[in-house]
Amino acid sequence: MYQPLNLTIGVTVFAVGKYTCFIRPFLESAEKFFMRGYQVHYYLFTHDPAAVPKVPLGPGRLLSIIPIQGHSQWEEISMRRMETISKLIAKRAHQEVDYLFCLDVDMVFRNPWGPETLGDLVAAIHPGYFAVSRQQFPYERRQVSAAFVAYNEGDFYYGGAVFGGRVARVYEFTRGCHTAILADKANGIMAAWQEESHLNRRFIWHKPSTVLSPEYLWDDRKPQPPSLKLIRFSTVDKDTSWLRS
Ligand SMILES: CC(=O)N[C@H]1[C@@H](OP(=O)(O)OP(=O)(O)OC[C@H]2O[C@@H](n3ccc(=O)[nH]c3=O)[C@H](O)[C@@H]2O)O[C@H](CO)[C@H](O)[C@@H]1O
Ligand SMILES: [Mn+2]
Repeated sequence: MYQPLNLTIGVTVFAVGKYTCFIRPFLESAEKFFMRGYQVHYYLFTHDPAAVPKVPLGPGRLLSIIPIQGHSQWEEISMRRMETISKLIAKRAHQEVDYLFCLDVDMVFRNPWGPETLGDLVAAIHPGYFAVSRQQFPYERRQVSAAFVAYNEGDFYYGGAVFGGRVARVYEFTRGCHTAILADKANGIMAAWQEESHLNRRFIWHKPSTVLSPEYLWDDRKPQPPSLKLIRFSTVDKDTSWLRS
């Protein structure tokens, strides 16, 4: 007989500086669409816990607010996530969740995101590159970078805004990306698309077991192509220069 799975799904999300304005729409839409019927544990990292709005959560759903230090450079905030997530897993999340998704905060859920997304190691195709050939993928092309990808390598270009998997696999993954970011730093290099470049490098050596279509990582600033029937999770149209100032 069918046994409902007793799984807890973790979500990490970061809101530093002006990005706290995205917390409410992110959480409200996640409560409506993300993993309904499962236990969900949000780990929200912010420099300003007082700015976190009170969003009512459904039964079995939990929010942990974790204070972190801010950084003046947005690239640094974005890249540091790999290190912070790996430390969170080592410290507590390995005991608290079965699967973990690591998501950008400047996004909203618009349609259901369910257990079809669960896998050992999960990546999502970047909405800007599903229709181009791999020579055009914006991988890091400088050989001195730990994120270097040669022109004859790579299957898909994945987005840095969505990845996940079994919590132990996400630990290895984020540790590996963080180590590569540190290696670049020691050489005074920042990869073309920051941690997204390192994520793409690592997914070539450690292939994801589940690849999510752009339904799961869309961008509201792009027109919806007819082939895309459903948008489940999408970047909101945002004022980047204001946010990063
Ligand atoms: C279309 C595009 O250009 N995409 C790139 C851009 O994504 P995005 O423009 O989506 O990056 P972003 O501004 O959403 O930053 C990533 C995430 O870091 C957090 N955050 C960032 C800055 C900040 O001041 N406060 C804060 O909390 C927040 O959770 C945010 O969602 O940048 C990323 C940087 O790694 C990748 O290179 C992406 O490819
Ligand atoms: Mn984003």
